[in-house]
Amino acid sequence: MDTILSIAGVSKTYGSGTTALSPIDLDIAKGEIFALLGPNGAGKTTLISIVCGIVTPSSGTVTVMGHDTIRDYRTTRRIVGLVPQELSVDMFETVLATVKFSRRLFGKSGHDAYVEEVLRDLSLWDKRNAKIMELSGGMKRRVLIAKALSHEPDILFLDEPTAGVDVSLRRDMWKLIHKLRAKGVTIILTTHYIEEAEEMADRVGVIAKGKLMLVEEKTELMKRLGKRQVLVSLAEPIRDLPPELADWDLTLEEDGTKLRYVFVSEDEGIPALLAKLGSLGIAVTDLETHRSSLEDIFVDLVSAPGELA
Ligand SMILES: Nc1ncnc2c1ncn2[C@@H]1O[C@H](COP(=O)(O)OP(=O)(O)OP(=O)(O)O)[C@@H](O)[C@H]1O
Repeated sequence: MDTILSIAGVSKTYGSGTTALSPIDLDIAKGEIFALLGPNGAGKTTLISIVCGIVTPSSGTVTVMGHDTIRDYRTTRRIVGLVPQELSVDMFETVLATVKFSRRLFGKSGHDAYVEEVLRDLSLWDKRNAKIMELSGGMKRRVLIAKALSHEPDILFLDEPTAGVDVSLRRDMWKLIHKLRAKGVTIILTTHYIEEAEEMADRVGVIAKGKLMLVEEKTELMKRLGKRQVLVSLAEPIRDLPPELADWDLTLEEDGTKLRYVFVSEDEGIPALLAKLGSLGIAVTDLETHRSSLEDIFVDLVSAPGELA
């Protein structure tokens, strides 16, 4: 793995005594999209803030492209772009001036073509001369993204990028994230929307109560923990499961009118099951399939942490 960001033994206990993070180790590969999932208060923002140098860790080190985020703060801060959860812009400024100002803060000047491209990608170009206060909530959020991208960062952190935005902006955001990745930008996003992680992430990390409970390739995670189910409707109810069906993980439901078959994704037991039912003279009227989503997996993980080991 070509590591761009390395988090080693990072923990955080705030002055109030709240332990927001237990020691966390995590390496992020260059060019990947990593989704950090976790319920409210899990420690996501704290972790991102530590990486961006906004919060000081109680222990551990963070290196960005080999630079320590505390020792080489200026260098590492230039490599990362952060889209915060909350609005932090001058309401009386115009969109264009705000984004150009952010760019200059990082010592970058000129290159108006880049700023124009960013604003166009975010459908903000037509609003470039509007004051921030005149924009809708969704537009303001786009300005935050434009600001974070203004200095051409290699790593972009998006803290809840689509919380409270409408479906069309969410889709636009996803498109933009894919485009940035195609340009080689590494993206780390926190989200409550599992759909978002499912749609975009290469890898998923689940954090709860300050502990990183799991980090895995999304497809592997879904393969490993995802289950499929088939609900077989029977023409006539049956009282008991015939012993011939012992090879399948079946339960009889709804007064014997339905059979539920739970299996892992790779399993190919359905045709054989249907053939067996046919040979036993059990007629089938309908089949309903269900594949567990990342959301099902996430809920299982967060509600039963003891089973993660
Ligand atoms: N500045 C602070 N001082 C004291 N405690 C804090 C501070 N910031 C966060 N915390 C606490 O640290 C814990 C983790 O908070 P954090 O904001 O990192 O979680 P989160 O996963 O980002 O939550 P959310 O999804 O609600 O944004 C919480 O218990 C929170 O109350």
